[in-house]
Amino acid sequence: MIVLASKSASRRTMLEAAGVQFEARAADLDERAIEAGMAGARPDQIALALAEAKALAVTADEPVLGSDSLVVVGNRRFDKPRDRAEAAEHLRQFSGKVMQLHSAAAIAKAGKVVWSHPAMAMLSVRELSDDFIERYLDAEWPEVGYCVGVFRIEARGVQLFDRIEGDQFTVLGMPLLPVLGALRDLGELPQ
Ligand SMILES: Nc1nc2c(ncn2[C@H]2C[C@H](O)[C@@H](COP(=O)(O)OP(=O)(O)OP(=O)(O)O)O2)c(=O)[nH]1
Repeated sequence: MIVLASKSASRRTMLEAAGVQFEARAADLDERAIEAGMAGARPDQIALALAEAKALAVTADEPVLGSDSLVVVGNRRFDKPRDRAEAAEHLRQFSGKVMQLHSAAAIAKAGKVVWSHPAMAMLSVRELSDDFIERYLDAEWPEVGYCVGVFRIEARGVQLFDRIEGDQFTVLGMPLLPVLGALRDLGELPQ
């Protein structure tokens, strides 16, 4: 049994589908404060630091898994949109550009990080018309307000892209394949 330090439905779904026994407990931490202390850090370093902070934020006897995803488009970091209007604005900014989606994971045991892994996917956003953006948000808001990049790839988010390079789980919010390898190494999953 492990603890998933996350409120993320996508991360829970991934672990459930993979057959990992876990208990989910949200990590109570100020992500913005951690980031503020990392001026000049690369996006993969920020995602890794946040994943590690989440894994350390939950006290448990079992191994604690934390994960974080962030999106960079055109050298600008985009947080989750606060409302539908901001979601539309983000999508207009993404139109025709390449999105870097960084998803990192970390595992802590007895209050120490014992494993961590950064991963990145590159998603080419096609030219999005204003009409498409409105129809897309009619169908996908407010659900996509909880997702970095304003999309759920398993739903209509797939219509945003004409090319995706990278592992599907990294896109969904956590590099599951390396996580499963780490859990096997820790004896939490059968070899
Ligand atoms: N369903 C779905 N969710 C996605 C997709 N891409 C990203 N996400 C979600 C996974 C995470 O819940 C969220 C990334 O935001 P964060 O890394 O800040 O995690 P979140 O605040 O949701 O939960 P946590 O910090 O782990 O408690 O976006 C996708 O394609 N489909």
